[in-house]
Amino acid sequence: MGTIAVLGAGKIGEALLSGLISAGKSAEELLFTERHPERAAELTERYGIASVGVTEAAKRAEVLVVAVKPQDIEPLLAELAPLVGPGSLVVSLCAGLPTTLYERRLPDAVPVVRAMPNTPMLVGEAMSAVSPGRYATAEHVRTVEDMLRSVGKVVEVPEAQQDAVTALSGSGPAYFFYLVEAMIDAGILLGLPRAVAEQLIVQSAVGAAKMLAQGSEHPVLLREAVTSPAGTTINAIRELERHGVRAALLAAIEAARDRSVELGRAHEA
Ligand SMILES: NC(=O)C1=CN([C@@H]2O[C@H](COP(=O)(O)OP(=O)(O)OC[C@H]3O[C@@H](n4cnc5c(N)ncnc54)[C@H](O)[C@@H]3O)[C@@H](O)[C@H]2O)C=CC1
Ligand SMILES: O=C(O)[C@@H]1CCC=N1
Repeated sequence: MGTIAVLGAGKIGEALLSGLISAGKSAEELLFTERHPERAAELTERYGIASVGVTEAAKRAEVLVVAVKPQDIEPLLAELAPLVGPGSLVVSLCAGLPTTLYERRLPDAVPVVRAMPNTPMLVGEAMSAVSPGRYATAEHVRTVEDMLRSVGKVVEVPEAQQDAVTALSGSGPAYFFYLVEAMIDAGILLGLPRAVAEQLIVQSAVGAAKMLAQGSEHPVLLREAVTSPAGTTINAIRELERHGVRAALLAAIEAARDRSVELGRAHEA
């Protein structure tokens, strides 16, 4: 895999660097660029990883991982264009941005892989999906998959599905955090101390996630096993249905997908 440079070390850039360090990658094989010097100093202090300019990153790294906001992509691609060639490997983590954007802005035949991870990279539990661009070979995809597999699980999807992936698993952790936050509030409503409510809900989330990850039973069966006849859970389910929570989730994730498409369209020219 060689040296990996993260271009733009914000939340997802840090999650990747931190996850790779935890997975045993040495700080010497990692680099990052960051336009805010205080942020760069903070990360070097925390992980011992060198902050460099984009020229040095392109010279020293085998893999260049783009992790700036989609709105900040154009100046970065302009900087990168004279520094990369067919022997480079560019990985885009940016929501909505198609590989064709990179292929148009960078010189001919630069291999690009679009990948969508999520923040659980920080704890080695990411879900990532990868899609090769026009010039990326199976070997390039394997390199990116190996990198992302060291911080979680990976699937390959056709690039046309990446906006849906972004809405589902890229943003997905936020939906679970939101749900947990709301459930803790319910504990407060029922008069529980906040610390107790937090422990009850977080551990219930961990337990439920472990059961789901085992995959031996479908989520519907797991939910039915908690839902006793004339019991407490069915009363709660009735309220969730009455308030349209399922429809709200479908609409929310569809809206996230639409925003991903829109972020890509902003760079169509
Ligand atoms: N936050 C998340 O959970 C996920 C984010 N992503 C994608 O990752 C990208 C970054 O997202 P976040 O980390 O949340 O944003 P962020 O705003 O926390 O990080 C972006 C970083 O890039 C830096 N930056 C911008 N332009 C630069 C340049 N030309 N050179 C060097 N540094 C530059 C900024 O100073 C900032 O620290 C986005 O495209 C997003 O779609 C993908 C998956 C999950
Ligand atoms: O909210 C966003 O745009 C990014 C992409 C996926 C997760 N966070």
